[in-house]
Amino acid sequence: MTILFTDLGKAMRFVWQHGKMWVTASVLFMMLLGIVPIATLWVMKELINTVAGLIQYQPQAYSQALWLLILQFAITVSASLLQNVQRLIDQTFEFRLDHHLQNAMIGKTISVPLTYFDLPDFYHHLNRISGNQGTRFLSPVSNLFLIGKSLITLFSYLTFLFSIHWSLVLLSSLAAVPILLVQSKFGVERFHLIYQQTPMARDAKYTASLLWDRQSAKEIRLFSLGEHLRRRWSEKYIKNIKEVIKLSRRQHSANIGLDAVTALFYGGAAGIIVWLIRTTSLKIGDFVAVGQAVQGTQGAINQTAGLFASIYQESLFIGDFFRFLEYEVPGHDKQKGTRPFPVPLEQGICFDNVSYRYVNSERDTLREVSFMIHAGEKVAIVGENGSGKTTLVKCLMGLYPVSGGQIYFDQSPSDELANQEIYKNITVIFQDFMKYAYTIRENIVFGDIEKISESERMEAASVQTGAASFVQRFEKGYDTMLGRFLADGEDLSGGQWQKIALARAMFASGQIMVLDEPTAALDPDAEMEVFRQFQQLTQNKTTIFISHRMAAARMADRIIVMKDGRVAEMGTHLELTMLDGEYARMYRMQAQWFTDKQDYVEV
Ligand SMILES: Nc1ncnc2c1ncn2[C@@H]1O[C@H](COP(=O)(O)OP(=O)(O)OP(=O)(O)O)[C@@H](O)[C@H]1O
Repeated sequence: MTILFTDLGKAMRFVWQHGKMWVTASVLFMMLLGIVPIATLWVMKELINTVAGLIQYQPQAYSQALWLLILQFAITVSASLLQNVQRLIDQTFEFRLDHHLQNAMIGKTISVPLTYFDLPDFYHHLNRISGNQGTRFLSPVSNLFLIGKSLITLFSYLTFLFSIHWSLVLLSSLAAVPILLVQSKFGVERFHLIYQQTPMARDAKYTASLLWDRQSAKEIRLFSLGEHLRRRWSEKYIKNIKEVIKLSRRQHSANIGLDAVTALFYGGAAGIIVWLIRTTSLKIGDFVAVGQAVQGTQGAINQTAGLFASIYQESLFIGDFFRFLEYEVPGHDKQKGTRPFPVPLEQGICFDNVSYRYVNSERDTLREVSFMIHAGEKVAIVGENGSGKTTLVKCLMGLYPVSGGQIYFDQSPSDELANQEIYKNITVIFQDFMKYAYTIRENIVFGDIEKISESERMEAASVQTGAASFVQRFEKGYDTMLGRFLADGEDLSGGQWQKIALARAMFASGQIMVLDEPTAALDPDAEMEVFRQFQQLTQNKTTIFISHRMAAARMADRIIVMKDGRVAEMGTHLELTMLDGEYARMYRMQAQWFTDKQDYVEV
């Protein structure tokens, strides 16, 4: 409960901070709209009593009735005006608030360490608070104002009823207790259901997205996965829906019970009114007004209880939202230093007993890895699938904080350098590089967004990697949109995309270059071209490239062979061939493809 009030307080502060005008207007409207029901009731009572006077031929009652009708009209129009203006400013503010909240959420998402993206809990949390943040966040605050309005209405009705008889007040107040209890119980249950359903809802959403995603469309047809995936989506979806319906069914049954209890209270109040008519001198207008006031009181209590319950439920969402902004996993947010990166690198990069274990893994993926890459050296890292090559690069980049050992750039431990400094000085293109559905120009300049306007350098990078040759053929050149996600853009082949990604790396031009399988998707001509230009592309740069092609690895000054998370061998091509170990075995195996006579079919 304390947390709830703390969260609600935080939400109020957030709303006040971003919408002082909205809060002020809402308080004003709350007060004005709160007294509308009692004002309407009073005018109605007076009107009925005046009309009753008319029936008894009281001539002065004509003008009084006319004034009362005008007053009734004025109240109705003013109330409608207030309500509509309020809805409009609510909607406008909701959009603004939604923007602020999404901004805060995105801010958190881009600032968390990459390791969070390996945690399903992080995704579930993100998913739970995504969508309609503005409405969901504002709702409890608006409801607080509505409660204020209901309380003003309630207080005015109770004052009126108290002026008739105190027992009417007591009866109306007692009716509030069961309503309050039932509504808050279901509010909490609904929130916990959403909480517990999130993993399955994400599964259903992911499966549905596969079914309408362009990229998966091909495989889904070729492997006839459509029906299987449809069933999987449907099962999860229906299971979730069933649970929601089950809860709704229980809630609606409880509502019937509540209505019965309310009706009982109303019956009791009716009995008191009849008794009052018999024992006091109530006029016909007073009689109608008392009946309406009893009903109005119960309505206001019901509304207040309902609003309290939904505030409770929505505050849980707000709490969940703030928890996301504060989301931290112990040990993952290692405080990084702020030292600048050594420029130029003089000695090189040193891996000193580096180990790394993924958050969700039982064993170390990198195990006591030690080696030195000298400044300006070109090093190839080879090794079988899953041996830890990409993980090693992610640790090098500071994307994953090492679990043991240390990485040094010259004498500076990686821990002491600011991440942005590392990103600026090391350019990396991963094998699963991004294919942005934007223009070719944007795809290249994203390598160094601060130099976005340097067109000449962008074109030079494109020429270096061979991308320029196909860009020329497009009518809009570098302003051609790629992919079909945002526009009817050009579809590139895998190799063409790779040339664009390489151009991005060239444009970034860090003093250290890391290329993870840089030519995997290139045709033999293009691959040869990239390797021919390799010396020029990586001139004056310390370069690490990961490759499964042993022929490519030969070009490196030195080769590091990874096996099962460890450095198995290290040396020049000649040294490793002489060693006749893992590298020599892999090299011979690939060479066999081109030399083994039995692989040729004589025609
Ligand atoms: N995010 C992750 N969470 C848990 N384990 C991971 C994660 N990413 C990779 N791994 C595991 O770490 C090991 C090394 O993976 P890594 O991608 O570094 O291998 P690799 O040598 O680059 O392989 P490949 O040649 O296939 O690209 C693998 O066993 C893999 O399953």
